[in-house]
Amino acid sequence: MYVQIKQATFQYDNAKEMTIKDFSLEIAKGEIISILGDSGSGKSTMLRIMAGLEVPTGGTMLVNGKIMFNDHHFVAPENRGIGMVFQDYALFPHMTVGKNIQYGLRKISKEQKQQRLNEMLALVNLTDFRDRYPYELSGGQQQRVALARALAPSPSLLIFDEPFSNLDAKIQVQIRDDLRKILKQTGITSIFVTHDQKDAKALADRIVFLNNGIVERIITPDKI
Ligand SMILES: Nc1ncnc2c1ncn2[C@@H]1O[C@H](COP(=O)(O)OP(=O)(O)OP(=O)(O)O)[C@@H](O)[C@H]1O
Repeated sequence: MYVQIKQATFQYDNAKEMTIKDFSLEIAKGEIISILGDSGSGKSTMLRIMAGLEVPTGGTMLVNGKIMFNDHHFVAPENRGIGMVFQDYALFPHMTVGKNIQYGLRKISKEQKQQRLNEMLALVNLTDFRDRYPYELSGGQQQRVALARALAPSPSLLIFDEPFSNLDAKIQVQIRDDLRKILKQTGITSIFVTHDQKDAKALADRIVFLNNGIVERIITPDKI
C-alpha cells in the first residue's frame, strides 16, 4: 500500500488522556480518503501528525516505502513531501496568484518554474488570473489557488483540513466536484478532514470514521 499508518497514538502535553488512541489506515496510490468525525474526535490532530507538525507517542507511518515516523525516526515536515491545504487557504496577501503558486518550487530553473505555473493555472482553470492578488478573487477561486500551490511541487500526499468550511453552500458543491476531478486527473493520493457527511460522500473513495481518537470503521461512500 502507498500510505501505511499503524497504531498511531498521540497525547498533548497538557491533556489527561490520549487524543489519538489507535489510528491505523492503509491507502492505495491515487485514492481519496475522508476522515469524518464529531468535533473534538481528533481529526485535525491526526492530520497534524501525518504532516509532521506533532510528534506521535507511538506507531508508524510510511509513504511510498519511506518512513515518516516510527519508534526511532521522525522526519521533519519540510522533508516529508506532504502538501497541505487548510481551511483559511493561507495565501500570501502581498503576492499575486502566480507568485503564490510558485512559492514552494525550489531548486528548478526559471523556465521550469514558469512551465509548472502554467500547468497548475490550467489545471485549476485560473490562467487569466495569474497577476491578480488574493483579495481580488472569490472564495472559491482562492481555494483553487491554494490547491494549485499545494500541488505545484508534486507532493507524494496531499492533506486537507476542512477545505470547504469558509465557502457558501452553493460554491461548496461546485468546488467539491471540481476538486475530485482535479485530484483524479493528477492521480495524487489525498486525505480530507471534514465533519460534513455530504462532503465525504461526494469526494471520497473511502470514508474513515474517527470517534474519540479511534478508527471506528472504514466504508465506501455508497454505504452511508
Ligand atoms: N494544542 C492542544 N493542546 C491540548 N489539547 C488540544 C490541543 N489541540 C487540540 N486539543 C484537544 O484535542 C482534541 C481533538 O482536537 P482536534 O482539533 O484534533 O479535533 P477535531 O476532530 O479536528 O475537531 P473539530 O472538528 O472541532 O476541528 C480536543 O479535545 C481538543 O480540545
